Amino acid sequence: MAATTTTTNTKAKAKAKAKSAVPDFPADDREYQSGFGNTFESEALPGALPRAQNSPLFCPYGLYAEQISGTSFTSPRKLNHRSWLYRIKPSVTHEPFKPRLPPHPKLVSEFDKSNSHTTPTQLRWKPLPIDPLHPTNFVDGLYTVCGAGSSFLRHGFAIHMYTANTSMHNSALCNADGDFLVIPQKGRLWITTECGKLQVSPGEILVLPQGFRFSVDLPDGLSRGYVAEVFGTHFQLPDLGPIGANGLAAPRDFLVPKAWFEDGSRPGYTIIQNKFSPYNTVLVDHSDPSINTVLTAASEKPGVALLDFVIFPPRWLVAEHTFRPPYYHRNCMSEFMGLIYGGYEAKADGFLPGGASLHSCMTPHGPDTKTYEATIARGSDAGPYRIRDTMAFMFESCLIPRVCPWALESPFMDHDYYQCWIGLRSHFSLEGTNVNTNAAQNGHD
Ligand SMILES: O=C(O)Cc1cc(O)ccc1O
Ligand SMILES: [Fe+2]
Repeated sequence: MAATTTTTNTKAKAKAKAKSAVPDFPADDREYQSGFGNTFESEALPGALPRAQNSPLFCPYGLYAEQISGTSFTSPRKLNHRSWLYRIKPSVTHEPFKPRLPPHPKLVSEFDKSNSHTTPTQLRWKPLPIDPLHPTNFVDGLYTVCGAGSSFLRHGFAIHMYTANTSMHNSALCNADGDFLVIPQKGRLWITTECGKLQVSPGEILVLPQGFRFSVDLPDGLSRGYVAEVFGTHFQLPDLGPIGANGLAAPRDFLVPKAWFEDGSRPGYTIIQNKFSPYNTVLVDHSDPSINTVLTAASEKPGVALLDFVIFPPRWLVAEHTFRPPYYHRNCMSEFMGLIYGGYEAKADGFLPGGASLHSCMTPHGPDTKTYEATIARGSDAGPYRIRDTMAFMFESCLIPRVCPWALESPFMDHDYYQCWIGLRSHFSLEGTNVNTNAAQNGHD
């Protein structure tokens, strides 16, 4: 249902642009407002916000008031989201929508047998090269890898990736299907939203709420990244439970644009995030990855995520007599992984920045043979070990993803992925624990 349109409003914006008070994209955190889920007020011109009511007969500066609802009107107060925008013209001032011709070839918002397939096989993709010649913008460069459910039934998710090289000149996307969580892996994104401007670099993430129009410029040209989309719910910060009031992603590290001259004056909840305080084991055993949840989109079942966004950032590994990499496992949730930079602790080879993997519901996976052997060789007395220069992430869902045919048939599918485990040898011994006598005694860095 996502549609592109050139609106009369966009033209009005183009005219106003010459007079814009804030023409550039923010380069500094202080140029934003901060706080996840906060209520913000921001004015592109002093006094642009009406006082004491939302919808006065005459708004300051002759602006139009317009509400964007992020939840049903009657949603409970603590879940209720809405934004009031005060605009030069209301967003309704555009010509009728027309089907996009040709339709986007690889964007899916409803997954069923006719367009996608489930497989228990472990899947891995190499990074797609970015074509420097054929002009492709962010929207045209999107392609769905997998997903589940339906945007029409307001339940489900989609995982897309993009490769692009051109800015979205003179056009904006309104994604009516769901929230986007964008993870650039290569190239900065300059985002112009109805609430203001954002600069998002690899290592940062961007949340674009359902229905806000936005346009993406690519100042670095060649760009690649990942996008998760959730239907019928919004991303929120996870509860911290026994961690306490602080830790993981802090609300203050989510930055929201200030109102931008052309847009009038109401910030919504477009957010970027770039800091994270990891918590983890300090004595024994490997923690479940939920300890690294940055954002979650809840399902109706308590504790069961429609989509969790989890990161694997640089950190110390300190556990005693513990197998420190991820354990071998089969998960009733499904796991899609990507890599922004560096290597991933469970895969010595083959999982590359810009690549991806999918381990569906109950599909076995875990460290590759090389990682396992190297871990055993370090021995049980390995000292504190710092994982550096890496940023992997996982989307984890309670729904079973269906994979799109172009992803299954992609020339960048790593058909030898399974080989990374085939070499795992039996260490079985009736004598008891098979201790490796060559074990290194001390720390690694
Ligand atoms: O499969 C993976 O690599 C992701 C993952 C990481 C981890 O530390 C524990 C469980 C898990 O699924
Ligand atoms: Fe896993």
